[in-house]
Amino acid sequence: MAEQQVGIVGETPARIEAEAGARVGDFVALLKPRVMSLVVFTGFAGLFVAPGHIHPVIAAVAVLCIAVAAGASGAINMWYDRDIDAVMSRTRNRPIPRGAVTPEQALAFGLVLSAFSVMLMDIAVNTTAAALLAFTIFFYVVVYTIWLKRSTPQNIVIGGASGAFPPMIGWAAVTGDVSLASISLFLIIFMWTPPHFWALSLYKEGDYAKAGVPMMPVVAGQRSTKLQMLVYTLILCPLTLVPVYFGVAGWIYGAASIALNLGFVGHAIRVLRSDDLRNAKRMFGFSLLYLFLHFALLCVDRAPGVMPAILSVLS
Ligand code: HEM
Ligand SMILES: CC(C)=CCC/C(C)=C/CC/C(C)=C/COP(=O)(O)OP(=O)(O)O
Repeated sequence: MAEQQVGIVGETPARIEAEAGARVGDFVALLKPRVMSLVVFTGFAGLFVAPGHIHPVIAAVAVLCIAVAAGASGAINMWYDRDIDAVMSRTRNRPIPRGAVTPEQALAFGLVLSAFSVMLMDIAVNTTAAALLAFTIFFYVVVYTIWLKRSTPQNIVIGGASGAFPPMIGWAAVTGDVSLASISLFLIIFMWTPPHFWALSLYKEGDYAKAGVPMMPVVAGQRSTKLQMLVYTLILCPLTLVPVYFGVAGWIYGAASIALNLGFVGHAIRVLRSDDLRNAKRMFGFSLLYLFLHFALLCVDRAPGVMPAILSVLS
């Protein structure tokens, strides 16, 4: 795999600077905290809406494990992608290309945190949640980052599964199993990922072309990417209502979901019909709000049932 990488950087003056001392902030940046905050929130929501009881302290440990694992896999991703990250304007200031952290430090940091999060999940929560967590790290690092990202424009369609597992992990932390209802939460994020990411890659296409990463707009062109975004968005709309069918969500979620879906389809149509890339930027921003609100509203609908149980355990 290493020969696929384009001219490893950060090995000379940058390495000397890195060895002079990485700061805490540089290691925090390796965890991709902004992207991972929403990933962790979806994991929390899966835990919150799952049927059954979990002690609040164990719940907090489970969410911590998801957060540590998500960050750790981000650090390993930055270790592997250090060559292309140095080429793209969006990523060239990351700790490794900037020379603040050596590749070896980033890899060791990611591996140790990954092992820690899986072991803690297994010991403190349960083996199903730990196994799902380990599989998610494997999927993001090996299947997406090392295998698919540089080899096919379908990279994020398949690799996107890694970002869709956290609600299933949160759910399994409570129930100890996988169910159709938790798979319905997985499917929402799975179908959401292509419009989310391709919206960004439409206006960052130059970056990916420069780095030789075969993202959809680079390979298939803007028109085909925009059409595919609309198709995935249309498939996503009915899927967001499946949790209502399973009783995981109620009418507040259902009503808001319909409104959010109308908004998302509107964005996809606007992106398709215009050459103004500001529309793609707006759709990317809306995609974040869309996913956050769906998972926040799942929690709102479940809160009346869950809060008394939490309070009774705490009192
Ligand atoms: C394979 C799937 C995915 C890919 C390839 C992808 C890619 C990206 C990229 C390249 C960015 C820009 C980050 C930056 O500016 O450095 C981004 C932003 C973001 N992504 Fe995704 N993403 C994926 C899945 C997800 C998932 C599953 C979530 C959450 C559940 C998520 C949440 C976010 C958030 C919150 C941001 C904004 C970060 C910021 O404001 O800096 N992404 N995504
Ligand atoms: C619990 C657990 C292990 C969760 C993992 C979460 C996960 C797989 C999130 C995927 C989202 C993500 C950061 C994509 C970035 O793609 P990229 O790496 O191509 O983006 P980049 O170009 O910004 O590096």
